[in-house]
Order: sequence, then C-alpha cells, then structure tokens
Amino acid sequence: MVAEGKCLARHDNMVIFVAGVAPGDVVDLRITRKKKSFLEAEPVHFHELSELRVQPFCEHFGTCGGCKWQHIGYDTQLYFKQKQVKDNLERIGKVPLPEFDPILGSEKTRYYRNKLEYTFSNTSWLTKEQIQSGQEFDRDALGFHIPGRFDKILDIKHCYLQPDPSNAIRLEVRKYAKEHNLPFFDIVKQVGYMRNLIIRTANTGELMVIVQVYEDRPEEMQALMEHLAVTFPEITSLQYVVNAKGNETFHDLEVICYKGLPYIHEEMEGIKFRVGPKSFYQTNADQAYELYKRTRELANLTGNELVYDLYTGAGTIANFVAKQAREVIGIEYVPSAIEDAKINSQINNITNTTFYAGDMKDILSDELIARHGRPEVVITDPPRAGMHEDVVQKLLQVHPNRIVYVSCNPATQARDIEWLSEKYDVTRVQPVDMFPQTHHVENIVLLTAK
Ligand SMILES: C[S@@+](CC[C@H](N)C(=O)[O-])C[C@H]1O[C@@H](n2cnc3c(N)ncnc32)[C@H](O)[C@@H]1O
Repeated sequence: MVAEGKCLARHDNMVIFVAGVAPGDVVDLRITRKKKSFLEAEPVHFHELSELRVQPFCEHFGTCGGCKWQHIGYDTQLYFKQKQVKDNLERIGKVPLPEFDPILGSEKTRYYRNKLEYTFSNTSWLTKEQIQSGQEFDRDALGFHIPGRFDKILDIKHCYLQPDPSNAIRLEVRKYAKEHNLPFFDIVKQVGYMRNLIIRTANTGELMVIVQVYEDRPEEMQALMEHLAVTFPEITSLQYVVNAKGNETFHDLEVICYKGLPYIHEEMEGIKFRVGPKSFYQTNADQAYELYKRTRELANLTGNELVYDLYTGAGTIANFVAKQAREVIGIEYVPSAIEDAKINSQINNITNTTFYAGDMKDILSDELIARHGRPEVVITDPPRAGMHEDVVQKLLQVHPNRIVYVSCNPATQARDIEWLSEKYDVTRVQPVDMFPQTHHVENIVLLTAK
C-alpha cells in the first residue's frame, strides 16, 4: 500500500500503481497510463483475494470516490496510515525519529462527517451494464462527482458519512425537485435550476441546510424553503444562494438566510465555534477534538507562553489553547475566516488572542515579531502543500522552543521537517485518523529546539 491509497506491484522491474485492490490480491491488470518511471493500472480479473479484505458496506463502493478503503478492515486501515507517516518521515524527512505514538483511531468509523456537499446534475452516471441494457434510466442525480469526471454525478441512495437527518434531507430535496419539475443543472450547457445542496450537522444539534440554484425564481424558492422548513423543523439555519457562475463556489456570493440564524455552532470543552455558510470547520468534529487535545498536550503550555498559531483557519486551535497560554497570535489567508476567529474569541470571552489575515510569508514578518515578541511555541497547521520555504526560513530565524506541526499531508510535512532539522529534533510523532474508510491521515510532530 503506497501513496493515495494505491497498491504497488512490479513487473519487468517496472513499478505499477494500482487503485481498487488490496495488498495480497492476485490480479490481472490492464495498464491505463505509461510514464517513464512508473505505470498505472486497473484490475481486470481477480485470481485470489487478499486476507486483508472485508465486505464493503456501501452499495456505491467502487463507483463513488468517497470511501475508497471500505474493502479493508479498520485496524488494517490504521496500520497502513501509520506506515504512510513513517515511510514519508524516513524517506523524505531523513531525520532521526523517536518511537511513534500509536495512531489515534476514530471511535466513529461511519457517520463521522459534519458537512457534506451534494451536486445536482441532469447527466447521472450509468454503469456499463445499464448502458448495455438499452433501458431508459432517470438521468437526474443528486450526489457526488465520479472521480476525475466534472460532468458525471453518482445519484446517492444512502451515504454512510454524515449522521441523520442528512440522507433524509437529500432524498426529500431530490423528490421535491422532481415532483415540481425543477430542472437539475446541466454543467456542460450551463442550464437548469437546482445546483447544489450543503448539509452541516453540528455536534450541538444545530443543523444548517443551504440550497444553491442557478437563477432567481423567488416563488419557486419560497415554496421549496417552506417545504423544507415544515418537513424538517430541526433545521436551525435554512439558507439559499443564487449562483449564475460557471462553478459552484459561492465564497463571493450573498447567502440568504430564509429561516433561523445564518450560522450554527460547534462546541469543544464548552468553547463555542460559530460556523457560517462560508466558514471552514474540521469535518470530523469528534476527532478534531482529539487532534486539538493532543496538539495542546504536545505544546506543553503552562499559561506563560506566547503562542503563534499559523494557518489558524477560523481560529479554532488558537481559541482552544488560549486559556493555557499568555497570548495567542493567529494568522490565516482567508479574511472571512479571520472574522470568524475574532467572533469565536468574543463569544467565548477569550481576550488574549490577536488575529491577522494575509499570506503567511508576508504576515509572519520581522515587524510582526517585533510587535508581539518571539513565540516560545509555534503551532502550525498548513494546507496540503505544506509551508512555503520562506515561512520555514522565518521559523528557523525566530527559533521558538517548540514547534507543533499538524499536517494532513505527511509528504509535505516530511519535506518541511527536513528543512527544520537544521535547528530542531523530532521528539514526538502522533498520527491521527480523521477520515476512516479513506487513505487520508493527519499527523502531529513535536519539534524541539536543539
Ligand atoms: C489545514 S487548514 C487549518 C485550519 C485550522 N488550523 C483548523 O484546524 O481549523 C489550513 C489553513 O491554511 C490557510 N492557508 C492556506 N494557504 C495559506 C497562506 N499562504 N497563508 C496563510 N494561510 C493559508 C487555509 O485557508 C486554511 O484555513
């Protein structure tokens, strides 16, 4: 099992990456892509199935891009996730490593997400058998993109990722749109009405639903909103967006709140986090709590430290650790996330945080450090691309006592750690599983100044 959840095979000294198999399967492969140094292939015939396999529980497994590791038992998934972290730190990081803390598995391995986003399409995905049968099928779909296909949507019957009433809401919106002849969007021709449905189920019980449509049809929207409000009185934030752009992103559009409040709250240790329609919040809230607790523990705060929380998003980690620190500085690219971060401090009476919006390599400047002082502790949680080299250089120059590096991409984390190893030792490694049934793994590394 190697990167991106693919398996590795060899033939004539050539490396072949294969998706949709398990280590130990004996299969015939068809080569789908040839590169100079490797090949990619798909299985065409299974001779023997691996002992690591289990029966996938979802009818959409194999077609849907969502939970590609359902055919492997959860303990085995955890084993491979931990191994992925180790391989990256050894091969890319090339630094001396302590013994790893065992990966923190997720208690919930199904229904663990608090946010799902479904797309409407008038060109649903059909299987080869369906096409060959010559029968007519309903081509309207509400579900997920087929991996690698921007124009094909898999109509989802039941999704195991988000708790109730997520499935019921999706099915009801689909049924209503069909019954009322609201056309599902055609992404190629850019015509239709129903575009996208977002459901957010917070751990406080609050529930947000956002319907995205292509054009302004006030009467139809009013009727749809009213229907949802009556059918699901538990919705605490019912919203819609009119989006006539070529794509589904709506960060630059007005989101209209039809019923309830324009936001919901997540909660951790009594700290409330306000989550608006455009806000980012970790999608596995229970595991986010475990991740943050471990991050705080490794930061080893006594209440006297100045902490910089880099890539702070909506200030979640910054606010979570604020009580145990003297002062926390949070930095993040997205201005609306920084607005959320400030609100999250206010509503929790946290007064020792300061937030800045902008590109990390510009904001983390000598001037900022002169203003706030040299941090004893830096917590950094960059996007998948890792930290910009200038940011790493700045950290080496500022030289905090401890850096707690949280990452969703062990490869870029390992690269950055190699750079940081000039002045830091890796003293703890704690992988965390935020996304059961997928190959994704989160990892926390504690770096201690040499
Ligand atoms: C993995 S998220 C971390 C979120 C946050 N720590 C949390 O747990 O909710 C990475 C964050 O980095 C921000 N980001 C990406 N590139 C950035 C940059 N160049 N400068 C500052 N922030 C950036 C993203 O907007 C995103 O909020």
